Amino acid sequence: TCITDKAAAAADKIFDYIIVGAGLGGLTVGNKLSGKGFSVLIVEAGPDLSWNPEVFNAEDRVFQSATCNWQYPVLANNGSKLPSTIDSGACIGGSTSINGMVWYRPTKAEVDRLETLGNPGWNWDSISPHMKAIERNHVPDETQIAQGAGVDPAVHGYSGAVNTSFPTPMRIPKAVALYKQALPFAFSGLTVGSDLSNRTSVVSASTSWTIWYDSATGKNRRSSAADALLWSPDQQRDSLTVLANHTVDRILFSKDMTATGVVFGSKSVTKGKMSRVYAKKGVVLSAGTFGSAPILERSGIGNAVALKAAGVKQFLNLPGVGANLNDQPGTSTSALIAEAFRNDTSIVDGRNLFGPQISLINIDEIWGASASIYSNELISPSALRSRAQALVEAGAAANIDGAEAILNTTISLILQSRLPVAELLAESYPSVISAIFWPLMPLSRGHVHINSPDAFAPPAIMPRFLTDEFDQAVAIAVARRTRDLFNAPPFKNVVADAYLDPPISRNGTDEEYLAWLSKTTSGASHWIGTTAMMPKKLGGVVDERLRVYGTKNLRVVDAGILPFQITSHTMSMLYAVASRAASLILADA
Ligand SMILES: Cc1cc2nc3c(=O)[nH]c(=O)nc-3n(C[C@H](O)[C@H](O)[C@H](O)COP(=O)(O)OP(=O)(O)OC[C@H]3O[C@@H](n4cnc5c(N)ncnc54)[C@H](O)[C@@H]3O)c2cc1C
Repeated sequence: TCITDKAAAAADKIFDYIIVGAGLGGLTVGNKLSGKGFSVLIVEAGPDLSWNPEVFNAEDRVFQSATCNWQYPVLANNGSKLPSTIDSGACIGGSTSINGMVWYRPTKAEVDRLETLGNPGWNWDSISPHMKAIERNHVPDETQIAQGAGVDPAVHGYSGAVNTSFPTPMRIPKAVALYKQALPFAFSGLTVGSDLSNRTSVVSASTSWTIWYDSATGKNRRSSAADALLWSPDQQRDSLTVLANHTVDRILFSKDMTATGVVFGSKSVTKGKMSRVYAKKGVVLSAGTFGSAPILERSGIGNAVALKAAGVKQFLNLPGVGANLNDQPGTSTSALIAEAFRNDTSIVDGRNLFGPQISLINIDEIWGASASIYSNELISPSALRSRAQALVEAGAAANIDGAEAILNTTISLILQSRLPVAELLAESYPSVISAIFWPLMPLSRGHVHINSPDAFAPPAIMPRFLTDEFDQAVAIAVARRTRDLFNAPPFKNVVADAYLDPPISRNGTDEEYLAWLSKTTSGASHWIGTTAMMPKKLGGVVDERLRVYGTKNLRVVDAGILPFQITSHTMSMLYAVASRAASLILADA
């Protein structure tokens, strides 16, 4: 494998395949295609940080660091710039180089819904073998199990490239044990199980992380897509070139809209001078939810209004490009630890692994018998229509039928499959214990579009978090319950103030919670949807073989193709999606 930042390695050359973006999707596809002997070029906007411990050591991760991070600007619903930015991986490995490393699986019900939405062949039976094949789970030892590591051998793979395990040594603080005991006080009926990858019966448990213990350094290493599929000595390829530090501007097409190559350049290496490189068999966009839609738009593919506003001539009308942006809107509440226990690391955590215990909560566990109030509203046809209309009017859906189809998918997962609507993670720090949470299957949607034809300018991202009243109701209810959780008997001696943050009293109103949520909410970093895989008439951007409608030899393989949110963190699903995509590409080759 050649990893370089010299444009000459690619400029004016011809490869079988060009892949844009060396993140989760791009590296998975690149690894598989080059493994079959095809010549593959991956063009990555960011650098190779294989030397940087912040990227390769799991516990050297710096939360919201600027290293390997696009820090995309983000817009409020009125179009004004928010003070916060969006984290997204900007180096080889993409977001897997900076993410929280939490690994567990989605449910069969939701994966099967990909097929019922109009994508033949995308169901649990076709996806789960890929999920298993990519994973190399290290079964926890007795000490790790004693510390809370979950073990269910049936729900992992053991011979793949991506390592999943628990840290060595494992040291889960006691606050997490208390949190487990307190959960049923806040969410009646919520049971604590062993391994959250078992989604048939477990709703609250520990999860594995994408890490492996490196005995040579004595550190837990991050098993990013780069670590697993690119840098690893047993994954070297004769026919794979990765060009780092170069941004892809747009796709080159022949007259019949066959993708023939890409235009790329670098601000730092070539001072913005652009070059061309050609593909015999195809171009694959894997630039992520915020990267692939803008490349399509700069190539003249997308919604007429967005392209006109950015000053780009339209070649292909695909109104779904950049619409349907979705992430889970996250925030946290905190309780103050009693003075006697502050900085006691047996109680609270000084470590940097995210979410040692994760709970997934459905509408019954949140609202009990009152859940029917919400279900009645969700199944009402007039409510569905007005939700869909609101999304179309906001530019968050291409058309009413598409918006209804996507909303209905999520609503039926919430009501019929009784899947969780909120995720809750316990985190403890020297002086506080926090409950981080987010509505898990939001109905709100936003959009991403380019502002200009400039390849180096950031896109305009408007998430429109919590614009749907159901998402608001979930967030408010869970926020209130997390405070009951810290006030529950198991925390009696350990917590001094269960209502530390937000500064809202025990009897705070919905309005107070909503005002607080609108100030503190940011994405859980599971961004999806802007190049959705769906029938074209519903506003889809790619078909069930991930080919961009109206083009030839052009595919998208990244998080953007997922049309609706899933109830696990994204990696397990996306590795399976990318691996299946590689099989489809190879079959077509
Ligand atoms: C902070 C954070 C925490 C997360 N935590 C978790 C977690 O704990 N568990 C989990 O399962 N998931 C987590 N995720 C989500 C998961 O990492 C992503 O969903 C996944 O990596 C997306 O894969 P992708 O291929 O779509 O994009 P990425 O992996 O982000 O790769 C896209 C790549 O394309 C490159 N690129 C973009 N534009 C261009 C261009 N024009 N030219 C060339 N290259 C370009 C980018 O630099 C990047 O390297 C987290 C994500 C983040 C950001």
